[in-house]
Amino acid sequence: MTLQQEIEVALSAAFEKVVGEKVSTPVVASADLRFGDYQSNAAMAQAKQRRTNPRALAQQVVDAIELGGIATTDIAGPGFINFKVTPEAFAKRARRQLDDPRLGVPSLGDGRRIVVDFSAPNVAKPMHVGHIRSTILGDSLARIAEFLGFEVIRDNHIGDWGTQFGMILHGWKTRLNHEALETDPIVELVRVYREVNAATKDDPATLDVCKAELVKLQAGDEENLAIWQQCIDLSKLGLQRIYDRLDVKFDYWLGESFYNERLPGLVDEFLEKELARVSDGAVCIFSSGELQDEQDPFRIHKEDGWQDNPAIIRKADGGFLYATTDLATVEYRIDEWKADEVWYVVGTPQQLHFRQLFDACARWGKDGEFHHIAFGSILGEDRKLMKTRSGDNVQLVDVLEEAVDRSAKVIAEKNPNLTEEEIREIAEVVGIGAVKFAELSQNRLTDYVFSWDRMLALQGDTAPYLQYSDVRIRSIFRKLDGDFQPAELQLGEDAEIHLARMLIRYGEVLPTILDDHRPNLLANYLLELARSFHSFFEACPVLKAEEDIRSSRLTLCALTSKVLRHGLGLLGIQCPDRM
Ligand SMILES: NC(=[NH2+])NCCC[C@H](N)C(=O)O
Repeated sequence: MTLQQEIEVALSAAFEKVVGEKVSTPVVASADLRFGDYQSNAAMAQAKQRRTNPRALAQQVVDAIELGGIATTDIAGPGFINFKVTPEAFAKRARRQLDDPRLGVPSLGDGRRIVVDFSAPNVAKPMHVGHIRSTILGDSLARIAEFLGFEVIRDNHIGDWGTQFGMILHGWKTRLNHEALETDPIVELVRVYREVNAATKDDPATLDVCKAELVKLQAGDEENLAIWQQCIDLSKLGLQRIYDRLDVKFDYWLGESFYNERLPGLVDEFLEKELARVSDGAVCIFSSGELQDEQDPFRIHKEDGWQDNPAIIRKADGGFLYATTDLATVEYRIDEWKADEVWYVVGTPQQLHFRQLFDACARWGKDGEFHHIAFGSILGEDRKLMKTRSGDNVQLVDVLEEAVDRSAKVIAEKNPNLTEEEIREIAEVVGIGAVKFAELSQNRLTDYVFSWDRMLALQGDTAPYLQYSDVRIRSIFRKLDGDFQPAELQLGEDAEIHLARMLIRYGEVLPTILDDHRPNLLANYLLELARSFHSFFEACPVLKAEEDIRSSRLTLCALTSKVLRHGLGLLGIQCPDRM
């Protein structure tokens, strides 16, 4: 149990004694330490229901509560109950946390199975900033859910079966540079795609050729299928290189093409079950009629009022769509994988698609908890959508390269004694960490401004700041003569108590991330922890302290490093030994 839970249990028991029944008694960490470490407004809520005086009720509860010495109480304002945790209780818990492999974090998952659908770039199209966000957010959420005891399946639903293949096939046959393909397949495929795409704009005949190539592919033409397969294999290799560098893993890569065979039967099933009907030759899912227009994803407001906004699952020409594939994907995840939840980490522009998908799945009887974990855009420093100088979308590889180059410069300046190779190695961890943290410390729904200087700053809300904090702690241990033995904690100074308080909050903060899928709560917690550490380190000498105090402070240092590294690990960020 976390300290917060322990206090809640004691409070609940006290209320039961006083009011004679079990009632809800939420306890939260106080935002302002003048009101203690934890706080509850349960007395006010209960007094309102019972039409009694809230302060008097709070007093009765406080008289009855048995906290076993972990905290003292007082009553504030209209009837808040404040809890001030004793330094001894903090000390005991922080000491225990150091030896606990779970670092005081409860396990909540109970074997619940979650499919996390993230990254999902489109083959032969560049991986752009939207995919960066999805990759980094999805990876971190998967790590957090897994650590919290959920069974996580990471699935990369790549776009490997789209209309783009008409153009790629035509380009492959007419303008492929085989040497370039060997060196960097993704770049070459994207070049070919772009060129053909541009050519179709000026020349309708080229577009017709591309369409014909696509039709042949869909009809199972051997040559085209073989080229398509090569494109997929090459793209996967290229993508895998990026994922390795990012330390991102997938259990499956079931792309869109995996579901092709299922699509005709699925549309028939929807027609038979009257979940869809034919309209103008196309098969469409319409509103169930059960929702208010405002809430109904199958209704849309236009000038002349509310109109139908169906999801097409088979076009009049027989072609299937993104929505059809996603229905088949849900079926597979729920029926084959027995998933309890599916999380889609995909940008805000696809919101309507997912609302329609979830509503259709509910009517179809695919029972699961579905979440669209949406995110905003990344803006350049001019506050417009981030583009390269030539006006293209910025590619992930280029972002990583530049982050690492810039970090290398900073590290070389600070550490003139390191070799080129050592600098590269550290810069890789720092640069990539900086990019990830810049993403993860934001509220995912806001558009965030991408700023190199800000994300790489050693003093700021950045990964390098956190990594540097850890490096500083580890250098203390390097200066130590002899082994370090963890000791009982003696928390005398305010800065020590505050640091211990932050450390034990780890187990309380992590579970809250899943309430709304917000890794930024962890990022912000780690920043606060590092700041508490620096205040402690300024106020309290460690190596120069008297023996007992010295071991106690070293123990606090060791625990801080452990929690920092673990928390960064859940964000997918590593720590260098030096920097
Ligand atoms: N099941 C899904 N729809 N996952 C997301 C796929 C994202 C899509 N490939 C895109 O780049 O926009």
